[in-house]
Amino acid sequence: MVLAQLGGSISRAIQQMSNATIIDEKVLNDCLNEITRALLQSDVQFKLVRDMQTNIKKIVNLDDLAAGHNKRKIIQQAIFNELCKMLDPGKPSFTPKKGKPSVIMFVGLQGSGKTTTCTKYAYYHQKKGWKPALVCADTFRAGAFDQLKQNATKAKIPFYGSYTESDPVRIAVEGVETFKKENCDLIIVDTSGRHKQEAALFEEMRQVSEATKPDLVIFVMDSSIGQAAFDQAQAFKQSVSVGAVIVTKMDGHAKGGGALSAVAATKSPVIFIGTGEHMDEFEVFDVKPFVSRLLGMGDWSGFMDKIHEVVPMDQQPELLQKLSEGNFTLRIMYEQFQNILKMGPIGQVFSMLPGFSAELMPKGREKESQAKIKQLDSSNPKLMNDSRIMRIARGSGRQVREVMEMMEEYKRLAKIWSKMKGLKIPKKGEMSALSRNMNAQHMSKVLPQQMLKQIGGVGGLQSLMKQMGSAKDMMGMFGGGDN
Ligand SMILES: Nc1nc2c(ncn2[C@@H]2O[C@H](COP(=O)(O)OP(=O)(O)OP(=O)(O)O)[C@@H](O)[C@H]2O)c(=O)[nH]1
Repeated sequence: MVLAQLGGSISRAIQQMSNATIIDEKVLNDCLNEITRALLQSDVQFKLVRDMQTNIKKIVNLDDLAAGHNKRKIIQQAIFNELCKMLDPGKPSFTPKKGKPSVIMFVGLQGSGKTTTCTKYAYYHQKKGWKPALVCADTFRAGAFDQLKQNATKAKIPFYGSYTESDPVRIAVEGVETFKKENCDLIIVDTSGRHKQEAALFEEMRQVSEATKPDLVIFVMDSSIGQAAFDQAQAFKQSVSVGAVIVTKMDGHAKGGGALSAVAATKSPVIFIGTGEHMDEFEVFDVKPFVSRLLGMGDWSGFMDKIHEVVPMDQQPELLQKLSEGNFTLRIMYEQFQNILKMGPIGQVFSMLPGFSAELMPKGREKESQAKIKQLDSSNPKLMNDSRIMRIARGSGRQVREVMEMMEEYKRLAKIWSKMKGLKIPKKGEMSALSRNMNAQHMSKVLPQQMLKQIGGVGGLQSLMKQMGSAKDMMGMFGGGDN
């Protein structure tokens, strides 16, 4: 993912600065120049980058920093804040409510990925228990209805459209009516792609909007247009009331950073990003966790959301109880890895963990890693002698080396989890500062040293748990929570 390269360049610049014995003006300037170069390569507008550099220098006045202050941390925090500021439009988006019908209209340029994104959006909500439906009001592009129909059928989402009706307003209205009667709570209207110079198509889009009265209009934009996103987003906003933006194809284009910052400059919140052609290559976009992941600092909150999606609630307390007793078996490892596979593309999941960057799990290598996880067996490790290992290898069509590697992985994880013995499991609603500190102590034993250093030691871990793992997230982690 190209954004991972941007994050990698920024993290490396910060790391290089941290390695310097003394952080003086020159070291700081080198670091900022490196970050500037990375952002400009990502097509972020020059003025935004220059303002960011000026602001950081204003905040980080090296002469004023009294001895004893952790300059590295202050600089890192300033960079984090400025990147957040660059991507934050300062305005939340309308959020539909489960169980209450909402009409969501998708608009955008031709080929931006609207139809694909409509289905991803529907599928994402369907997994969370919503009742979405898709309406194809694109009568302009031949094959648009077939594409939507195919996507919707694959995801088992009801759809509406016509091969003969040429009036998009009529189809949109009929589709919305039909699905309101069927008690769908997320009625998604896909419209034709259009360019800002096409006045007639813009008028048609306005009419569809007027007739269906959408609760939210989502502008879908391809990240490859970079900072040109500003003009396009403005043009769409002038015709229909765009309330949110989804930026697609963030997996393949160097200009992703530019596109995101340009959209923020139009004061429209980006709510999701598309990171591939598949249905689950779709991620919630939230500025702080995004920047945190970009810099390899993790996103606990997103990670816990994923756990909620895949580990059945009734299994969570049992699992955590076993782990807190230091009781980590091969069966647990097998089941948890199976759960991880359900969480979605593995690179997406790993980038939510501090110290991991999406760069570590390049897209092409995901399949290889997933295949390794899939070959796990749930046998008792104590009975794993040579002949048993050979038999398992033969039976599963795997090399002996692979079975042994799996056993090594088990031993490594079992050792880590044995250190978690005594982990305090708070009851629902009971995440006190004391238990947070105790758990931070435990987790600091588990995390690899390099990862722990990057977070800022036990203190950094404590504040990370406090800031990012809100009480709700931590409760979820320890088996509580209610969604
Ligand atoms: N790599 C990648 N490809 C994507 C993503 N989203 C969509 N695509 C691809 O982009 C192409 C165009 O997507 P569509 O959904 O047909 O675009 P559209 O905006 O509906 O097209 P029009 O109806 O002509 O405006 C397809 O090949 C999609 O698979 C993404 O996030 N990443």
